[in-house]
Amino acid sequence: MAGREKQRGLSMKIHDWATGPYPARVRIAIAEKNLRPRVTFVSVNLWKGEHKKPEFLAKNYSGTLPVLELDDGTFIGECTAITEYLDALDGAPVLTGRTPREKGVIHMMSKRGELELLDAISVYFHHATPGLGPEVEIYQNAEWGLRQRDKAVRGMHYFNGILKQQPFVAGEAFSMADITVIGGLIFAELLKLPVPAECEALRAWYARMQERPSVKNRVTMSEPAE
Ligand SMILES: N[C@@H](CCC(=O)N[C@@H](CS(=O)(=O)O)C(=O)NCC(=O)O)C(=O)O
Repeated sequence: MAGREKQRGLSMKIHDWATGPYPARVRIAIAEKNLRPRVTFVSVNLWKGEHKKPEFLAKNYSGTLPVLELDDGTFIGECTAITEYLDALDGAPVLTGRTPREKGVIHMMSKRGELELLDAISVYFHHATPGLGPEVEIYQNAEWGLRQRDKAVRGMHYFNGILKQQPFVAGEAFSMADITVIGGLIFAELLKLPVPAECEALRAWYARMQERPSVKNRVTMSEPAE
């Protein structure tokens, strides 16, 4: 099986919502690894709560997008896990590290990108804004959402400090950790949550990231979801 999996021909399905911030993480990884020809995207309408219906929950207990479906029926949720799978399929560029040290640092910085930025913005979206609407947001706590928004802004300052010292989030090379922080800033942009003006290194890094074809050419709000 292992050999077959590495074949370039193996097809994959990604269940997602084309313009979502978390789906963007996997779509950017797919583009970086030149795996687009092997992927079919299946749209799941978050705004209609399709991701909370039993038939989707059978694919992903957590009821979130994206989910990778392999041709043997395996479902893999969680952007980090999906990216690690995609990265293991093929060669360059390596997104999750070549050495034990690189793998550890990249995983840490990607997880920090979730904890301190992306996930915090997501909680703000779901709790302190109308989010996906009353059919989906069955419980909201605005104070908790606003606290997480403030946490995310602190996270922006943290990553600004990191990017004053090094060109990429996990060190000297582009990695999954950059993709996670890009996802956070995509979510911030969607919510009109600005990156503080004093976070010049973060802003400069983001401008550089947006020049990467995988980021520049991604599906955005201005285009119909696939
Ligand atoms: N921990 C998950 C979180 C994924 C996630 O929250 N995805 C969003 C998709 S999007 O908002 O970025 O498009 C979602 O399903 N949100 C729906 C919900 O939380 O009800 C991951 O990393 O994959």
